[in-house]
Order: sequence, then structure tokens, then C-alpha cells
Amino acid sequence: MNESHSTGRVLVVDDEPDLLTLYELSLLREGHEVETAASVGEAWALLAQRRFSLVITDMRLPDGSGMTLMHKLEEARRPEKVIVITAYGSAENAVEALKAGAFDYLTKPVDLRQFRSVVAAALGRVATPVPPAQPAGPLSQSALARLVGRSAAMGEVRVLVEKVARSMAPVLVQGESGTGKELVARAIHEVSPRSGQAFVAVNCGAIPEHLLEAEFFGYRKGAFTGAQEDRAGFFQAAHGGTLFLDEIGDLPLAMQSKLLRVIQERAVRPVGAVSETPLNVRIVSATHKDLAAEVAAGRFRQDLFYRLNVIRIAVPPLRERLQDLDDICQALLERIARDAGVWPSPQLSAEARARLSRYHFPGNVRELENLLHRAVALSTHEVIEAGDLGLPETLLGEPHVDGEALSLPARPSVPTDAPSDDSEAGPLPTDLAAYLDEVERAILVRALRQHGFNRTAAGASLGLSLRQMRYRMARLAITEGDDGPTAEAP
Ligand SMILES: Nc1ncnc2c1ncn2[C@@H]1O[C@H](COP(=O)(O)OP(=O)(O)OP(=O)(O)O)[C@@H](O)[C@H]1O
Repeated sequence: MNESHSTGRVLVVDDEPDLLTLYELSLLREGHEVETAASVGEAWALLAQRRFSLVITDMRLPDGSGMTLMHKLEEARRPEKVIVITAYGSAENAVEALKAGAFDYLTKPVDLRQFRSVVAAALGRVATPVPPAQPAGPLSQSALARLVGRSAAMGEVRVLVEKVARSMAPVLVQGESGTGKELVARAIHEVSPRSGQAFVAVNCGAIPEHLLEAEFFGYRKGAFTGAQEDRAGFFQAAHGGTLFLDEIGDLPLAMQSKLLRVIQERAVRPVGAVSETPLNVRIVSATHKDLAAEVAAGRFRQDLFYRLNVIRIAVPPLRERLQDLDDICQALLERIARDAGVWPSPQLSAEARARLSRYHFPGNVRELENLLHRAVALSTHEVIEAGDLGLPETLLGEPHVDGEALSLPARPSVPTDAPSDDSEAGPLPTDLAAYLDEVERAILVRALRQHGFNRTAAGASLGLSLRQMRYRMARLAITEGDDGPTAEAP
């Protein structure tokens, strides 16, 4: 691993002399300068004399806890990174330490290979911070800058992004579809010391179940039919950087166990390989689902939830931060115009803005983006009028007051053009599957019509992702040609 070449000055705090010697020897062998302390008091005395690159502390110390030391460092605004060592099975302590800003944690009995790898990760870029990577093309603006919005909620999201970027702690980004979860994940990566390394984004719901293991962990040549050469998986590709696991709630239970193991062991074994390779990957995951409810329903492993949910960033739906609408529209219009080579960028008329602020955006910022794309393409002037927006009249609510959330539209009732649900009196269907398909088809077509054939918005109004919507439309042979063109890019 390339980080193992960075050396630093390390303070190790533990009251067990044998362990202290073990850690010390291991660090000296790696070329680090090491000092040791057996209590919070001793450690603080050493810290008063000099700066360290890293402090490794046991959680339980005779005169306090590792957390005490961390809080003292935080209060004194010291730059030292902290790794805490917790007793086996005390995950709460580890989580508490990560939340308090620890770089990472190790569990007793400490595996020395892991120990070296975590230390290397902590010291990796201390000496020479890498400037944030500037992705090429249309993404050239940093993700944090693209996270537009002056609402308190968005301000909080940006503060959290900058705060959590410093550590290794796993982050779970929660929010409805299209709210900007991936943008938040990218921003965390770009602000972090890992920004010079890879950001690998994976949509967990889009990979066929039988390919998950090979895609995530890679495989060795000959591991299965068709494996003609060694291939790295997402984890290896993200080594040193950040792995973004989008739609984590869609991961099947069997794969959840394997993922948990890799996260706990910090090592990955490609399919067909005999040994594991140590890994240094920061995990950011995202979901539109309520994962706690998924755990309660037995669809998501509690231990994995616990691991991933160390720090949670909630991205609110657009309808709950309509104060951001003007700024987001402006940013999106500038981006759309720039990508299309149009100048100056089109503006929204006052009426168009008022109309947008009365819409509840089931597909959130992505829906707004699609809507503006279409409006720019359709409008013949530099000013986009309300009529260019193609907003369905039926979904416009009351004008919002002071950024209050708008109420959602009523749940769709049973479609009138679907087979009748006259359950008491009518005959039972002779083919239940076909009957239910008809009901589903009618509902989907109705939602699509209501949303001007915008699949994202129609799907969101029914609690479905775009992918699920596409799948259902394909299964039920609902084609775009049937009912008019779709309103969004493929
Ligand atoms: N605050 C914002 N300001 C400007 N643009 C934004 C903002 N939030 C999101 N966007 C844009 O909206 C689009 C959707 O964002 P993103 O893909 O991050 O959402 P998501 O929540 O990950 O969606 P999904 O759940 O469908 O994966 C992107 O083009 C993104 O750049």
C-alpha cells in the first residue's frame, strides 16, 4: 500500500505495558517516531510539550477514557488525528468515538496487520495534503459548490459534509430520490484528504444478484466460467479513496453479510482467491428507504445498519426547502445553458417562478433539472414562461408560506379504468396475476399521464425509483409510443 511509506510522530496511550510494547515495536518497524503514555494525564503532559501526527489511545485508561483525551484535543483545537482502541463487542464506544471525530477505531484483540493499515491510512497524507481533485467536463465545479441552497437545512448539510470529511467514519446519506444524495457523497470525498484518490459510485440496486460478489470484490482468473483474467472489484478500485454505495437498502441479505465482513475485516477476498488483501476504503452509503424500518421488517441486517449509520446526513426533500428553489433554478439553468453552449442563460419569468413554488416536486431536484432542461429546449425566448414548464395543473398546491412544506397530493384511489374491485358482489378473477397486472398497468399509465410522462416524477409519486419504474413499464409493455413522448433524457 502506498501510504505505508509515510512516517510520522505517534503517541500511543495504553495502561497495559505488554500491549504498549507491542504497538511501539510495530510502529518503530514501520519507521515512525513513537512516544508512549499509560494514562490520560501522562499523555496530556507529552502533548503539552510537542505536536504529534497521530494519537492512538485505548478507550479504558486508569484516570479517564480515550474519549476524555479526544475531547481535550478537540477543545484545544489540536490537529492530531486520533485512533481509538475499543474492547471487543463494544461497538457503541467505537461509534461514539467516530461521532466525536476519531479518525478510525480498532477492536481488541488488535490485529497487527489491521493496525498498520489504519495507521498508514491516518498518516497517509498528513505531510502533504492533496488539493481537492477537479473532475473534468461538466462536473468541473466542486460538488460542495454545486450543493446550492441557502435554507437552514442545506446549510446544515454543508457543515456536516465538511465536518465528517476529516474522518474515516462511515456516513449514511438519507433522502428521497433526486434530493442530491450522490452530490453530498461526492462533496464528502472531495473535501476529504482522500480527494486525490478514486471516488467509486455503485448503484446497489442495479446489479444482478448473481454478479454482486464478483462486482464488489473482484475475481481471479478461472474462478467461474467466463473469468478469463483477474479482475478488480469496486472495493479494490476505491482503495485509498471513497466507495459510494447508492441504494444500499436494495442489497440482498446474503450480500449484506459479505459486505459487513469486508467492512469489519478491512480486507477483501476476490472470488476464487485464497487470501485476503487489506483495504483502505471509506464507505459512504445512501438510501431513499427508512433503513431502521427495513431492519425492523427483517430486510436489512441490524449489524450492518449499525456499521453504516455511524454518521447520518439527511437531505430534505425539495418541497421542504422551497426557499432554495430560486438559487437552485439559477444554478441549474446556468449549467444547462453552459452544457448546451447557450449564452446568456435563460431566466424564469416571475409567473414561472411562482408556479414552480406551488409544485411539490415528488422527484425533487432531479425532476426540477429535467423540467428545466425541457423548458430550455422548448422556449423560444430568453425568458422561460410558466407555460414552458409543462407542470400538471392537477398537482399544483396552495402557494407556500415561508418555506412551509406543501401537502402531498392525495393517494391515488383505485383507477376507474382498472378492473373493478367489487370484492363482495362481483366474481373473483380467474387469473389473479393477469388481473393485478392490469391494475398495475392502469395505475402506472395514470401516474405517467399526470406527470406529463416524466417517469421519475410518476415513479416518485407512487414510491418507485426510476429504475423500478422502467422495469415495471418494460414488464407491462407500457411504451412511450402508446401515450406520447417521455419528458426526460434516457
Ligand atoms: N442542492 C442542489 N443544488 C443544485 N443541484 C442539485 C442539488 N441537489 C441535487 N442537485 C442535482 O440534482 C440531480 C440529482 O442529484 P443526485 O443524483 O445527487 O440525487 P440522488 O438523491 O442521489 O438521486 P437518486 O436517489 O435517484 O440516486 C443532480 O444532477 C444534482 O447535480
